[in-house]
Amino acid sequence: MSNQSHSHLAPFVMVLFGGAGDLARRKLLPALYGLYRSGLIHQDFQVIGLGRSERGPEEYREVVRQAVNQYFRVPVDDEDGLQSFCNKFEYMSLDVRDSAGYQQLKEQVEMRERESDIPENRLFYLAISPQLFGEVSTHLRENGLTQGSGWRRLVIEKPFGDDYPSAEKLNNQIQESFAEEDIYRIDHYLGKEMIQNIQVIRFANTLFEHIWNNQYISNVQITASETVGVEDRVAYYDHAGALRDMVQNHILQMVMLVAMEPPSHLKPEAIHEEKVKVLRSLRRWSGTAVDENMVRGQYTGGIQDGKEVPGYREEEGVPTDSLNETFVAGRLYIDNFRWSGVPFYIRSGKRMDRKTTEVVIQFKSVPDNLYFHKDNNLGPNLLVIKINPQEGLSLQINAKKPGTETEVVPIAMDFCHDCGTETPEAYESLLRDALEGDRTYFTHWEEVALAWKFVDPIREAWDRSEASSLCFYEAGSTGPKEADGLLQQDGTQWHLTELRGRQR
Ligand SMILES: NC(=O)C1=CN([C@@H]2O[C@H](COP(=O)(O)OP(=O)(O)OC[C@H]3O[C@@H](n4cnc5c(N)ncnc54)[C@H](OP(=O)(O)O)[C@@H]3O)[C@@H](O)[C@H]2O)C=CC1
Ligand SMILES: O=C1O[C@H](COP(=O)(O)O)[C@@H](O)[C@H](O)[C@H]1O
Repeated sequence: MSNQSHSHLAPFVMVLFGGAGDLARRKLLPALYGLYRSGLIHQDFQVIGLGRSERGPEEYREVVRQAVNQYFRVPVDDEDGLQSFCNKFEYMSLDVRDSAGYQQLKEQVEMRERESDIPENRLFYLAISPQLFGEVSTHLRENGLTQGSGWRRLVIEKPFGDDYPSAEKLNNQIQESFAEEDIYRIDHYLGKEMIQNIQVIRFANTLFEHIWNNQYISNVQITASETVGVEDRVAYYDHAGALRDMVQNHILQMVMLVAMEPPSHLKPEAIHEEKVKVLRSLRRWSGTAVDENMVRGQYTGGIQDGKEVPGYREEEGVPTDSLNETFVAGRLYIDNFRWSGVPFYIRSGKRMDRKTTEVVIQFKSVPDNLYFHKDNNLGPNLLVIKINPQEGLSLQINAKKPGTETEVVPIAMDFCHDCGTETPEAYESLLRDALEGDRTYFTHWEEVALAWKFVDPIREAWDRSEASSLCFYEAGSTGPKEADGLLQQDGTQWHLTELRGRQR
């Protein structure tokens, strides 16, 4: 959550499109409950859940109750509180493609506002298929739901488009109904505590910011690895692949936060301006440069957590000749004064050996005249920003081995960010920001557009080269060896932190 005051929290009506869908049940309803429970949102609010299925209000409240009981981050022990929360929910059956139905939705919203004395503050949350985003925003406007005296905000899930042209088309359509400042494009990584902490670590410490450049940093490594496979999302994933699913959004967001210049203040526009400059300086790969700097992989069968798991092509619904990538690694360059010559290595994959999201800053080594000798095992200084599943920082430095005269070994100084605290989930933080009208941790159109412009030529090169550039890796491994090769070419390696927590 950003550091704005909460005085502008106001009563609201939330219209939750896809109100009983997977995302709503697993993430959004528990997140809203968390905010309600801790008094972080105005307690006068109403929610209208939408879907095509017929459901009575009590039936829907039961969906809400079960979702909270099953997915809230800690066991729910306040039955009365949960009941009061559930009582705020209504359900409406509506096919969102049917414009006529929106008049009824408008009446429902206005009735809730009248009965509960809520000013016309409306949050429209689109937890539905991306194909419907544009159409829904148009229907909301055409039926007068976007007009009125209070605020109107549209929260949109990912993916935002399929490539730059489709994203631009969608953006134009949405902007006919909502101003840019009322559009909240979700990238749930931006709601993660340690992602939000990157800018604090950098800009609130003399220690790091002065050496945060190509004079002192040798390379940056960003990893987002998962142990899960494609699960039940084949229809989406077999087309999207890891490049669109993870790199276009989450990974590039991390690159921006690590590489951006200090903003002039902490308002969303200032931060956004600095983030966008990073993407403008990001060298674009196309043609043969894609082969030289990017690796795509697909998992084959293997052993995970002691169990045999199928390869991607054996997963239900996946074509047996699919060329879709479940892994991406890349070497990126940001061609500006601060980062010239510093590779940013990125990688993300499914069915890897561990669930981890982390950023490793590898500093340049000291001159080798003093401590580099055969008894020593000097490592580079590393700053590891642990994002998930652990949250914290680890700083690797070299120190004298106890009890020896001159032997030097690397040691780690660890800070655990989430130990002993109840860290809110990313969606809790983002939902609250949307209700407060704070867009700091939402993606602006320009970021989305430039990210697609980086990704599209890579996608095109891979589509042209068909099978030849696809590498394979065993499920449960660290990815294809070609991804290690990228770093070996530069005389370095991925820094593996200790094996830990399994997925979700
Ligand atoms: N699930 C996840 O973990 C994540 C999801 N997302 C994004 O969130 C969005 C929702 O995903 P998810 O919850 O998984 O999808 P689901 O299919 O589980 O849920 C979508 C819901 O939308 C409703 N719906 C579908 N078509 C219509 C329609 N024409 N009119 C009205 N309601 C409709 C369905 O209800 P009914 O059948 O009753 O109509 C369904 O409950 C997508 O954009 C996805 O990309 C993003 C990140 C993670
Ligand atoms: O957006 C997505 O993210 C998840 C990984 O999120 P995390 O918070 O668990 O790291 C990924 O599984 C999914 O494919 C992708 O759409």
